[in-house]
Amino acid sequence: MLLEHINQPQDLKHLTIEQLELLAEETRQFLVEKLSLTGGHLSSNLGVVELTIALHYLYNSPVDKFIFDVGHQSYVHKMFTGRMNQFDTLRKYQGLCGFVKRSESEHDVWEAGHSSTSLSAAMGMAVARDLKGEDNKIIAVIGDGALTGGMAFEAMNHIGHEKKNMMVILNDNEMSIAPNVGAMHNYLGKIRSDKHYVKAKEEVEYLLKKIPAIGGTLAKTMEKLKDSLKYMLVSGVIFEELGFTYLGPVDGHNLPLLLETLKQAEKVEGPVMVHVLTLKGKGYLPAEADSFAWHGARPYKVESGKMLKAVGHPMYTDVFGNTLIELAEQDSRIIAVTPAMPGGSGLLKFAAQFPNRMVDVGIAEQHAATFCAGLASEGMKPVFAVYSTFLQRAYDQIVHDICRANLNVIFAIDRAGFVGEDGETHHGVYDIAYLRSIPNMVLMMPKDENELRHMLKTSVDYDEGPIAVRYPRTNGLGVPMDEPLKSIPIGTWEVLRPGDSAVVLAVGPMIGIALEAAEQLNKDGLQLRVVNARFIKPMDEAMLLQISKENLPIITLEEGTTLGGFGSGVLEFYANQNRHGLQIKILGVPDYFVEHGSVKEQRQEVGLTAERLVSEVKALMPRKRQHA
Ligand SMILES: Cc1ncc(C[n+]2csc(CCOP(=O)(O)OP(=O)(O)O)c2C)c(N)n1
Ligand SMILES: CC(=O)[C@@H](O)[C@H](O)COP(=O)(O)O
Ligand SMILES: [Mg+2]
Repeated sequence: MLLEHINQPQDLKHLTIEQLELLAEETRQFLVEKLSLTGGHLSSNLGVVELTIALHYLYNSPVDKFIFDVGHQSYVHKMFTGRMNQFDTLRKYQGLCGFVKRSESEHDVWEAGHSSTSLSAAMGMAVARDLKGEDNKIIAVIGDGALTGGMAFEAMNHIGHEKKNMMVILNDNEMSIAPNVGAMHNYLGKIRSDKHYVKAKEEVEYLLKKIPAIGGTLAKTMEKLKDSLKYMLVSGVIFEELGFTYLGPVDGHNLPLLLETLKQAEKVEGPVMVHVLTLKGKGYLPAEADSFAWHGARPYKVESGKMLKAVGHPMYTDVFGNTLIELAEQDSRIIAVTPAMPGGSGLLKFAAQFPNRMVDVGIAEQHAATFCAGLASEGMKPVFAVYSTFLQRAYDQIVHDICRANLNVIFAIDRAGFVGEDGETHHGVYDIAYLRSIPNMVLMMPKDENELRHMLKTSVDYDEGPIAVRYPRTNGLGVPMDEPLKSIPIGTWEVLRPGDSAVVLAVGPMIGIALEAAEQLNKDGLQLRVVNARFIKPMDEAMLLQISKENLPIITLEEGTTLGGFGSGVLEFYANQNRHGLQIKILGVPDYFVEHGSVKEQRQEVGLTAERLVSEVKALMPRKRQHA
């Protein structure tokens, strides 16, 4: 096995082309076997095997900088940079991260998780390099999906203007997670598929090489022809017009060709874009056949390609998707909007039933938000289905375009709270803090999937401005579903368990923890009142006042940052009411980034557990008696 001898990039530099091709095969086998046990982003990585080999073969990481967009396709890079023996721990607690991570290796020069940042980062590094008088290579690898993100366009605008030496490798597999969308995608398709363009380009270039550029009418005509042909025939013209030299498209699985093209690219002065065509899932038939399903693979059987089935009650995501269909059947104003996550957001069935009322805008969260504002301004009811973490991208659009104008945009915020194996780049632990501070915003989180359905109904019935419902990346609780759907009065909480020893104000899945703690405390003769704080904003002020009159110790419990989150809101309320003598403890996610692992491990790490709650309640009790 060649792979056994690859510990660092220099170990593959002396290999022959045939050996490199063999290495590609072994690399694929390794990935398919290892990921069958851990799960992970299989299909994207199978697609970049030759490309990553070529990069490490030609260039000198970490002096030369490889910047992987999103970073979910960096597994091969990890294998060749000393981390092959850690793949059994991939995406596990304290194991190998599923994205590029600076603390893991000096070869990981740029961290991501969110898409479309690579070109800006590369440009920053290029400017820094030139100011420092260095001459290393800077190479960004961006997928066709990530290229739909606004940041990538902003960066191209800058790069094409400054014309720094740098390379952008466009890894075009025609897929985002779902099939890619948009005009740029269509344009790339034209370049890819139009053999006429490619052939004509080759022929014209051949002819032009034959004519000496030494003045005279013929030469001048040919120069003109060269320019006009560039517009008419030469593919890649958009990138060239933006200031890049465009090379490609080149088959990203043909190593000799790939190496040759990259060597050509190296000679180019200024920014160069190499358009590489790859197949997502390459080399593993189940993943080739359905790269969408194999984008984020669960563990599977290698031989059959059968993925471990998700078990348990329906996910909140599915309940959301099904309920939205019910609501959309009744209300033609409802339009679902997704920034490139139709599957992950549970909208596939909706799209099949209402193809004209489901819009995938690509990885374009900012645009999606303002697009929703436009829809709402014309009386529609847009439902912006988005992961909490990706909504961070659209903050100004939420403030400036939606909340300021008080438009009826519904936010369906999935992956709220810890997300597990994707880790710190993907947790949905900031949205409470960043949304509750915006005027006009209503923010809810259900205690179970049944309440989620009512919250969606509440959202559609609400005509007073923006309204958001957040829900976790977990199965529902398997509770019975009420019919018919009904609106929940805005700003009302409910007491789920009475008690007069202390009160816990819990949000969403934290209610389960609170109820468990209440059971345990009961054995010690303590009665913990458990409140479903289902409206994070506005809060149930009447209930808060009542609690303060009882002078009970209060604990707030949320799977979100404690800085500016729900608990902060409770403190603000009491401070404004001059209720200063209360004992209040805020439990949530502390002020640091929690790494990958299971949600259970993440909760354990930060103390979002029944045991912690029990001990916090007990710690508050003597002080309560003292106060009394
Ligand atoms: C801002 C943001 N929105 C959404 C995502 C979710 N996401 C992760 S990978 C991906 C598709 C990327 O497609 P592409 O860049 O073509 O890479 P491929 O998986 O095809 O190799 C998406 C939508 C993300 N990571 N970041
Ligand atoms: C890389 C990326 O951002 C996505 O692929 C993400 O991992 C999807 O997460 P879910 O599995 O929660 O849909
Ligand atoms: Mg792609």
